[in-house]
Amino acid sequence: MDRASGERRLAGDPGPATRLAKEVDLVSRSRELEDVSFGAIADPADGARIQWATPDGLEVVGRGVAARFTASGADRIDRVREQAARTFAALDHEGPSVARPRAFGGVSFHDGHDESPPWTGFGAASFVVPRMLVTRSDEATWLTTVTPDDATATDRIEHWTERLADLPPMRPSGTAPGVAASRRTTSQAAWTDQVETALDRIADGRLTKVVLAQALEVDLEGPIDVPATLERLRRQYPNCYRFLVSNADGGTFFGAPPERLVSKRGSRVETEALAGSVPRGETPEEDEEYVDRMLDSEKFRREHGLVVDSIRDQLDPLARDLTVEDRTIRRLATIQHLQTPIAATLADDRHVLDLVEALHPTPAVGGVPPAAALETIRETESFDRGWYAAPIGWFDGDGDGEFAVGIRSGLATDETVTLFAGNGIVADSDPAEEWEEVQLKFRPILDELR
Ligand SMILES: C=C(O[C@@H]1C=C(C(=O)O)C=C[C@H]1O)C(=O)O
Repeated sequence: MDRASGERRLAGDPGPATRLAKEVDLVSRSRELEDVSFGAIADPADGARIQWATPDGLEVVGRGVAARFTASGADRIDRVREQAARTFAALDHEGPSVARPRAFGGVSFHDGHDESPPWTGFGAASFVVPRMLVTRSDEATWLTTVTPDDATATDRIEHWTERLADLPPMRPSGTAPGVAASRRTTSQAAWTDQVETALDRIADGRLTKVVLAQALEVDLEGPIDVPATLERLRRQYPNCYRFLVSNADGGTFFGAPPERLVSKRGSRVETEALAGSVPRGETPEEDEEYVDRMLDSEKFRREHGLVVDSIRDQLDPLARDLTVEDRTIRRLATIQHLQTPIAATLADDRHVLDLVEALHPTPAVGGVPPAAALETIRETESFDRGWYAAPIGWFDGDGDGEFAVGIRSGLATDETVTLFAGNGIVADSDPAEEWEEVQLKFRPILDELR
């Protein structure tokens, strides 16, 4: 507010009596940082609260809360967007666009989320604009502080510049905490029953596809350092997203998902269908054999095609043009998927949260038809999905943003991590094969724990 009136004075502007000045409640100021270790900034001892990294090289670490948007119920995404619109309208950012303040967070998989352990503190929709952000792109690293006024901004920028300069140049990526014991929420016998229930519903015609999931509760031998775990995941899964969201109740949801839910910049939207999974082989030839098996299989083609069709149907009403690209193979360290990139140009101005709402859950994590699939998930799964398989990402004051699907993920509390993984069930699914595919999807996080 100081700055707004100061600028008016400098510009000789008579002030709000004759002109409606922007009401500024928060100021955001940035400074370029040189030679900082990004890993060191993410140190949990330093209270890092969010971390976000995209396959194309944007990385953000944030701490503190300048603004928080939370909501529950079926209209939770709309309500977050409304709260955020008020905050961003009263926020003045001075600095490059890449360093602008963004709201980071996510929503629960189900809209009727009611908070129970281990998800205590996560809520049905929760986003924060951090008070301090460090943003790294290909070109530079920026420090941003978001504070109530200019004097505090100057103070905080100085404070953080000094603190960050004192950090060690490199942060060790640590060692795995070790696994003491693990418990499945779903035995193989229970899984078989669950898949058979889904197959009966498919045979009845009530359901075409449903993605069923499991959780694995892991007791660790020592405390987990989640940022260090993410750093190790970067090496194994360099082309995946990486995220961390920790809350005041001590829970940290983190993961390395390969799947983009949606990104929006201006009128440009990018998403993808990622569905259909086979293992990696021991040799390049074996890799190809698995891929050929997937490409030749009518079941895999159908399972993948349902996701492409559904995304196209959801986006089409919002788009001026829409392109479904050629199907490719997404090869990760432990698993291979069928992938179809989808891009669109929006017909009207939209918020990225509108797109999140339109797309979530895609049949890559929910099913077809959506209502029958969600009912089957609710009735047959014996654990709370919480934020697993749900949208996780960021948006800004222009309504641009990017969201991943919160898979290949785990929820860490003290010395336990609960891992989540699921797989698409369609007609002809075999419970034992589906079981094996689910186990592959625990591996990204599990391998870094043991
Ligand atoms: C549900 C998960 O993965 C999703 C399901 C897939 C499948 O059914 O083949 C593949 C990729 C993801 O869209 C998971 O990793 O937990």
